[in-house]
Amino acid sequence: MTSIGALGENYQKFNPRAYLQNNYMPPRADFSSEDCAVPWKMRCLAEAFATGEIRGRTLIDIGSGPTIYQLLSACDHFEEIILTDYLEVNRQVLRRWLHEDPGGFDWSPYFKHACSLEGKGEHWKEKAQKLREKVKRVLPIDIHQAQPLGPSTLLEPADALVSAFCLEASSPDLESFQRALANVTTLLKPGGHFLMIGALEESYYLAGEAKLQVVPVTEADVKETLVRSGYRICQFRAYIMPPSLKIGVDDVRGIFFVNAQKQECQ
Ligand SMILES: Nc1ncnc2c1ncn2[C@@H]1O[C@@H](CSCCNC[C@@H]2Cc3ccc([N+](=O)[O-])cc3CN2)[C@@H](O)[C@H]1O
Repeated sequence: MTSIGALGENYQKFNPRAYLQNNYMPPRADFSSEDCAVPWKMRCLAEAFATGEIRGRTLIDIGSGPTIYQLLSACDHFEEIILTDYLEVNRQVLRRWLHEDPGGFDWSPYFKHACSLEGKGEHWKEKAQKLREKVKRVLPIDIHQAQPLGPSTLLEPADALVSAFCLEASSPDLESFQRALANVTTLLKPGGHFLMIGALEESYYLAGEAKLQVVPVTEADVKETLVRSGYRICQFRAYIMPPSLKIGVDDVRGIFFVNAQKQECQ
């Protein structure tokens, strides 16, 4: 039985470049096909933010990893975006993008796709510049701590949370997944929205030398965990991985997108 500590130790071998190659390049990131996994995730996010109901001063991205695609449609709706991850290697990758360091991952196809989805005629370089201006901090996080950002962060609860593939990939079992959700919920204002994307029924994934254990969660597990943590499920969407996208980097069966609102009185 893997413990939280053992899981964290295994993350020391996590290779961000391999992880990006596995999940954020074709075939999983093929923008010519709407049915592909990455365009589906981006469409879920773009449509949620297009309602105008999810907005405010601050948004925290829980477990950003080495990716920023999950924030592209958020940046028009918040003044300050805070990125977080457990690993310094991932925080470094994020900082390199923020500083426009050469040799980083090319997110331009993602920015172009987001601009096309949003249909505002925005140039992708404009959106990239806007996101860089909005991202104010890149912080360490541990979702298994009661205060995931640590006691010293003078951070008031955020107006919204986003998280992509973090909770299930950081929890050895369902109970720790549920506790982790309760922990991160302390970072969100009552009435705030949590947009979560995650893997359905995945038990492992590869990131270079690292083979990381994932707690397999079903749609029912995710919904029940959110409701027990005091959320109202506003929208739940599921994507079934087609055989063509089962490329040996994990055993994920599908992807979920959920828009959940933290209830005022708990
Ligand atoms: N204790 C912790 N607290 C916070 N974050 C933590 C903690 N431990 C690890 N982390 C942090 O969580 C990690 C997040 S990356 C998790 C990857 N999840 C699996 C992967 C994802 C994926 C992506 C795309 C597609 N697709 O088809 O498009 C499919 C799939 C399915 N497989 C990593 O950043 C680590 O650094």
